[in-house]
Amino acid sequence: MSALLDVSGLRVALGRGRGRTEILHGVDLTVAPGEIVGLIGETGSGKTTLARAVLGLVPPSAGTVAVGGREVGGLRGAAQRAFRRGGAVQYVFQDPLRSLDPDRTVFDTLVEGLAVRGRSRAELREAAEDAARLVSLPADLLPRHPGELSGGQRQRVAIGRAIAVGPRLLICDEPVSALDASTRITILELLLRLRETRDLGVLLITHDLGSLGGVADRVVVLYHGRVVETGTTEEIFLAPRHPYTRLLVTSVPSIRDEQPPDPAARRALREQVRALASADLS
Ligand SMILES: Nc1ncnc2c1ncn2[C@@H]1O[C@H](COP(=O)(O)OP(=O)(O)OP(=O)(O)O)[C@@H](O)[C@H]1O
Repeated sequence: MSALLDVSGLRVALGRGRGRTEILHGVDLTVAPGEIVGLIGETGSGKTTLARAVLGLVPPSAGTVAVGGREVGGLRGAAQRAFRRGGAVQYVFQDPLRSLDPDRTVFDTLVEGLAVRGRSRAELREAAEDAARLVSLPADLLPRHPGELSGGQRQRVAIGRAIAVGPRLLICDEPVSALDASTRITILELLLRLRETRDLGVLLITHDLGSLGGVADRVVVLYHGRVVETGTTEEIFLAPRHPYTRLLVTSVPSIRDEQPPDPAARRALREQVRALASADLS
């Protein structure tokens, strides 16, 4: 299957003048249609920078970003705006309360990306109802405002808004970390359903490996701006190769409890990861 998202040798530097630092040091990553890829890494590893590069918000200093076979990393000006308006890639933020306009009803939010395309009110109502159905939001919530919804309902609105414009790739940045455990499961199930019904590719960004189990087909491990390991979720969970990945795996309670790690082995792993981190900083 050809890649929907193909990131190759991506380097991104941020900051100005002497403060300019390379954040991504040659990242390779693919997402196929209908595939959920987990992107995991600790805070500051460059996950959001990678997402921003895919959205065309930060330019690569080297490497390529292709969506549906089309190079989008180097787009500028009108071509870049047209790519963003086209809606092929949509972004869902961690905190829906901050990403949703508090003064906008659920209805208006769901059709936000469509309204500018000059549709009739009847078409918009149909689109809003379709989007609400897709993300299992009851129609009686359409006139409400974000402040009147639960955290899970807000995240459904944010996902519904993204889906309404018909994206091929959804980038979800920590979509469940602000939610309680049972709501997390329903949102992750929603992503699973959407990838099946819509053949949607999903890049699921998280620092919590546990939330990827049962959802991601593959996992990409980012460490200090480099991909240190890629594998199927099963490979990553059962046979992690890189010390950082092994540390992540032993930190997931459900895995840890099945195979209690030897405390000495765990300490040794921490030491290895610490040594790697200081090597990177020097
Ligand atoms: N505009 C900027 N200028 C300079 N450095 C930046 C800028 N934005 C981010 N950085 C740095 O880039 C690095 C990666 O940040 P990024 O937000 O991509 O990490 P992350 O993995 O998404 O972290 P988190 O999980 O905390 O969101 C960090 O060290 C950050 O301080």
